[in-house]
Amino acid sequence: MDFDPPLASTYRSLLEGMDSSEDHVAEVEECELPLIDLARLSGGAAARERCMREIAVASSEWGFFQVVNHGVPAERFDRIRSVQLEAFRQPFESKVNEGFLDYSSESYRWGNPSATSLQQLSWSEAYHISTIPSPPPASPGTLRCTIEEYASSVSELAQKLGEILAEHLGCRRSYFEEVCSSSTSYLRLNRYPPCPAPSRVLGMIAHTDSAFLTILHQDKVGGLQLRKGERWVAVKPIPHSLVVNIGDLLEALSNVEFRSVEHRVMANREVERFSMAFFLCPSHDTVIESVRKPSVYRPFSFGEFQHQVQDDVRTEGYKVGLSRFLVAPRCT
Ligand SMILES: O=C(O)CCC(=O)C(=O)O
Ligand SMILES: [Fe+2]
Repeated sequence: MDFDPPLASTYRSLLEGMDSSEDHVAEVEECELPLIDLARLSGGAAARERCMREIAVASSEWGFFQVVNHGVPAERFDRIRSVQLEAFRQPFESKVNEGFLDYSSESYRWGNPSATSLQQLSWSEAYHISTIPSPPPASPGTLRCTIEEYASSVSELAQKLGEILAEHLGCRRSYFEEVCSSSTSYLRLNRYPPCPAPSRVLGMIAHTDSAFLTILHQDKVGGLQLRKGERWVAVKPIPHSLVVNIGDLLEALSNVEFRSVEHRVMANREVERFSMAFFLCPSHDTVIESVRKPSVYRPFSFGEFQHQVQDDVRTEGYKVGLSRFLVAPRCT
């Protein structure tokens, strides 16, 4: 199709060079990710307390949970889904050269330009866009307006969860509101085209998210897996739910009470898959410092963290992440 990125031809030599001993995808069992009903947050004190406790426990035991009754209106998902279709059905050449709407062409990504092995290749394409409402205000009903409306309702949800987690950690409840704004967070529209070698290539390679937290909407195809101890477990899509996961910044802020857990996406031979991730991020100069002592990670600014990630991806071929910021062992 003229809208598909040329993954097969670009990575032909890697695909042809593979042998079956490289198969990485064994059967993985589906897990019962904690499913949290957020309607209880507006109920009585006891129900609210219980709900908040479940959120904190899931953030520390799983680093992942799903939410229902999250307040994002159902029709927003349908509308953003059609925007997503429209964005990815542009001819590949326009996606690369012009981007989508007035988001820069930089916002479009596909494959992995520095992949030297199949383990570093993600069989997917994405628009990584800033959620800042750009002047002039988007007119109602336009694609841009749909994106901004979606981002604003998911951002509201992220802030609500942020307040609960901040309170649990003993931070100011308004911490996330103070350091994150609509211009510092991101929305990532993902598309996973059908893949000829789904047992050897991942839709998205294993990674943790460089954010405080991520709110993910996935379609019904499935394929998301997360690390639980030594195993990978598959997350079954639940209609109308959203997946929430803790990112690196919250792991550092909480001194590893909350965990930024590795996750990945399986490729699929027959069908394409779509997902949408909202990343709650602070401004570049925000310093992330653990609320508890002794800290596992040294303080770092978000800008510094992002630079380190970009450097590592360029030079090592992958994101090293938080382990770059471990407090150096003391010499006695
Ligand atoms: O597509 C998915 O289910 C996960 C996407 C993801 O992990 C990401 O965009 O960071
Ligand atoms: Fe992710």
